[in-house]
Amino acid sequence: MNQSIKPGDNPDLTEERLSGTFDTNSMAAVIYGSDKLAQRRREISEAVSRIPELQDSKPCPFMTREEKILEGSRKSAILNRLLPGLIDLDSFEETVFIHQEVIGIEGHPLALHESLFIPPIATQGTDEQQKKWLGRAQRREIIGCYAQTELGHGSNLRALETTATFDISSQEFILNSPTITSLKWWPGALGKSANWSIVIANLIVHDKNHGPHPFMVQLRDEKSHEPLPGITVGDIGPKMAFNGADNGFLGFENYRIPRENMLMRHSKVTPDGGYIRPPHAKIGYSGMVRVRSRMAAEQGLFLAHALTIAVRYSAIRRQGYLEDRSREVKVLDYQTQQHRLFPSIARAYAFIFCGFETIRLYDQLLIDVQNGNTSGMADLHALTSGLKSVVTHQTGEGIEQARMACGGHGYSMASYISEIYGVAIGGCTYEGENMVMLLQLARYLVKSIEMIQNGKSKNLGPMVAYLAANESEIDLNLGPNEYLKVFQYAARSQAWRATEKFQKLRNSGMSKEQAWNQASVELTRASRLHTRLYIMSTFINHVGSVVDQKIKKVLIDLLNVHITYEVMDIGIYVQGLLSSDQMDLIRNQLYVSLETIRPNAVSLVDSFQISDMQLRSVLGRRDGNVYENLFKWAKSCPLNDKDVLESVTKYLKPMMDKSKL
Ligand SMILES: CCCCCCCCCCCCCCCCCCCCCCCC(=O)SCCNC(=O)CCNC(=O)[C@H](O)C(C)(C)COP(=O)(O)OP(=O)(O)OC[C@H]1O[C@@H](n2cnc3c(N)ncnc32)[C@H](O)[C@@H]1OP(=O)(O)O
Ligand SMILES: Cc1cc2nc3c(=O)[nH]c(=O)nc-3n(C[C@H](O)[C@H](O)[C@H](O)COP(=O)(O)OP(=O)(O)OC[C@H]3O[C@@H](n4cnc5c(N)ncnc54)[C@H](O)[C@@H]3O)c2cc1C
Repeated sequence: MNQSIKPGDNPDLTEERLSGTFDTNSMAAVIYGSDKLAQRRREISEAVSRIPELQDSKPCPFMTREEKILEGSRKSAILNRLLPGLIDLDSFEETVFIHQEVIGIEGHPLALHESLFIPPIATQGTDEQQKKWLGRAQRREIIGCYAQTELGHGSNLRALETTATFDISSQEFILNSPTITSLKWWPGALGKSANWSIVIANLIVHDKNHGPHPFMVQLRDEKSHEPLPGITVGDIGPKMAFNGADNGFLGFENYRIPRENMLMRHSKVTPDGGYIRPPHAKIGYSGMVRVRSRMAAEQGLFLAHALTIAVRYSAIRRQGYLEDRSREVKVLDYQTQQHRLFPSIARAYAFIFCGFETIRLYDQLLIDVQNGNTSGMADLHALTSGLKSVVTHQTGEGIEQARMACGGHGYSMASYISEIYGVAIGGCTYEGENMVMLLQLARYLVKSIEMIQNGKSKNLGPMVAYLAANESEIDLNLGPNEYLKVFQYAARSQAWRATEKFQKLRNSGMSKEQAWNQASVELTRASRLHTRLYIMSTFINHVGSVVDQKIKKVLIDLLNVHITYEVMDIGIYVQGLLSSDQMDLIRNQLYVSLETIRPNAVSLVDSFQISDMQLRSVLGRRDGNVYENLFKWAKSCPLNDKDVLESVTKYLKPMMDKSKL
């Protein structure tokens, strides 16, 4: 049964919930990977709803940027006091969840503290360094950020300019920002809130540059919060979204930190100026891989937010007629609306399932690396590079379709979808710009094909083994695995096409870099198809592992939406494989699958169990009582505090009066 049904709800939504064929709590357990986590999310939402001081002081769209930062800080401080009684402090998921519930998605001063500041200390700091800083950070006696990107360089880490030069005589590193372009730029919470930072700077010992390394750097006085001498720091100004966060700039002028402040679990500088290399050249990049490994789940949830709003609203919005001319139809009954929304529901589920998988893979890799085995780093880097790129892009597309699916009210901030969109598409840029990351995956694909060409197919990892297969005929009546083969065909032929283009250009005498650049559009296409194949196969495997038969049935229906939509979407890449009759068959299967999933649409989004507080959307309210609340929302807009504004008395009225003369 749908657990969201309550008396007083909009009857159209109740009707939808009654038509659902499965238990939404059971589905939530599948979405969040365990009944325990799903249950904890509900309990935390419930507990938070009973604490008046944690409620929004007014709707976020009515707040200025300063008010958003103040509100985020106010709630962070209260949460820090209340957290021990509300969540399991050792659970990262519960910590992230409660902050999002209470503060929302627009950012807050501690957003990066948990995800980018603490993890590098925990994974790249020595035991002594962890002893010194980890407890303080976890107790929030200090607030941290992650300062890597510079005004002039973000994607190309090799060109970072900030230097940390070792001074043997004082046993200190001297930090400098030698140029305007070397100013750190963008780090979240740096602008006004953080007093410490992980700073990525080029390590220079005996005039030799060893490249970017992480340093633990105090930025502000712990008593006065004033910037320390030698530090220039401030906020970079308003952004497209995330305006509850104070992204900042940072410059150093001969700023000294002790030798012990370089994070030295992997690379080391000895007191006499010796440099000990890390076990893998890119181990310092592992904090980024950690964040990327979580992005599929995070983005899937952003998409889930937008879809919860759009699907619920589509069930109460009546517009136009089908057969019955006596009553307007729910817009959710239009095939175009279903085609706009249901494939995105399937993607949101798929992204979350993939996200759980990559979080698990990262956790395993972390254990391996701590035990000295770095062999899995390249695979996970390639996978998460592609996944963050495809998922962020498709999430952005899905959210924007959800907004348009809500018509005019979708454009109002009362829907909150535009804010979700702005926040989510930040992910196309942060943690590695999408094209740049697709090209990282492409390197891996090209290398894999070169292995096949050199007769070493046996050495291919399981994720790229399909590149060596030779599929030329498909029987489409067999279900998901046949669709997977279609996708493998598309991904494989594009990967070979792109690689051969690159090789041809190389053989024509072009430099490696130029040849790569001229093949790069084809290469990024190969990366996208490879990643979409991974998403599809993870979805199929996940559904296969579900035990509850009612849940499995509806997930198979959703999977059918996914596989037919995805194959139609890449039609151009499978022209050599599928006849036009087969394409027509798939198209029809897609339309049938939209109808099949229709009675469960509301229950599928209810199963994300995103509370009204977290959703912050008038359109997406659980009870579906949208119109009266839209009117209330509009009346509470600060512009309506007075009937006659100064803009009228000062300018418009005199203008109109003058025109009358
Ligand atoms: C269970 C939980 C579920 C629920 C989850 C929680 C849900 C809760 C709801 C969601 C609410 C949460 C709200 C979240 C809100 C989000 C907050 C916002 C956060 C914003 C954070 C932003 C932070 C940042 O952006 S930090 C800065 C990031 N910067 C970058 O990413 C820079 C990108 N550039 C690079 O990484 C490098 O420069 C790179 C990789 C492009 C190139 O590097 P380099 O030049 O050194 O290498 P190459 O020459 O290209 O390659 C050489 C070789 O190395 C290999 N390689 C590169 N990187 C790695 C690596 N990391 N690991 C392994 N190997 C690597 C590369 O492949 C090459 O190999 P070859 O074999 O030679 O090909
Ligand atoms: C909301 C938000 C939060 C952020 N938070 C942080 C933070 O906490 N800490 C931090 O350090 N940074 C942070 N960043 C910075 C972020 O990591 C960088 O902006 C990102 O890595 C992209 O780098 P860039 O800005 O240099 O883009 P650029 O590299 O300048 O990209 C511009 C264009 O050039 C293209 N391009 C660049 N290189 C190549 C290439 N090799 N091949 C092909 N095309 C290329 C890109 O595809 C893009 O189209 C944040 C950014 C945002 C938007």
